[in-house]
Amino acid sequence: MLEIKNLTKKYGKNIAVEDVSLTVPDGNVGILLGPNGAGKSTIIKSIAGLLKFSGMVEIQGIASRRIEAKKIFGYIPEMPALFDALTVREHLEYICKAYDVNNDDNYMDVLLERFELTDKQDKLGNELSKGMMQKVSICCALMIRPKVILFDEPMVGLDPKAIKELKKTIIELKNNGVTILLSTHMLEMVKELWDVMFIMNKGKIVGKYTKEDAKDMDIDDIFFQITGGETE
Ligand SMILES: Nc1ncnc2c1ncn2[C@@H]1O[C@H](COP(=O)(O)OP(=O)(O)OP(=O)(O)O)[C@@H](O)[C@H]1O
Repeated sequence: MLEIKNLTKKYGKNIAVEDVSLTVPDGNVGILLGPNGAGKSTIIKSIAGLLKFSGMVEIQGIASRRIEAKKIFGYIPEMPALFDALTVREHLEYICKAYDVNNDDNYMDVLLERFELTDKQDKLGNELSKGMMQKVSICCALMIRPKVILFDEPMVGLDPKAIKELKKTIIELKNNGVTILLSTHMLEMVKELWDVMFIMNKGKIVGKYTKEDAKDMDIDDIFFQITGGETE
């Protein structure tokens, strides 16, 4: 479970996120949906421990800054950041060492195969395309078998096959009880995935819908109504 209470983040005098509270239960896919600049990445980065903020974030009931919480959550940033001098495989080996994960079941190869990286596994970080980097970043986050996983605009830059695999992976994670929070401004990409949707605008959550609430509604209509049609 992921729980955020009263999260506020200011950059200087500008409030990027104001008093946001949300919960995503175990085995649920939460979507942060909002136009560019709404505050989605700021929330994700705050949860991931990359920003100072006021408020509370808990991962499976553990404060997100604690090492016990960091061990069980994965984060896929909007911009993948790889090591130039490590190969694709070495990235995954590094994660195994850092997180004390054993690869006895060859999960590493399963992930590489799934994301079509098997034949790229000896390429260096700086020899990869943006989409390949994104796929390595996804594999690294999955390798630790997280209980909570954060995806910041994960579909951007991926080819259709990778998008399909990612969606399949998200559904599998969910079925295994993993909590997922995914930010996007692309409604189309998440239509069949979500359980709870948080619509953001100008740093605030302006609408919250469960799949059940929205079953007779068109989420596009809700989004455009609430955000005043701001898509950029
Ligand atoms: N490093 C920063 N310094 C100052 N202001 C920032 C910084 N990062 C983000 N902001 C501001 O915070 C607000 C929220 O930005 P954020 O990146 O969280 O939005 P977003 O919803 O993720 O947008 P996008 O869909 O474009 O990625 C925006 O007004 C943005 O200008």
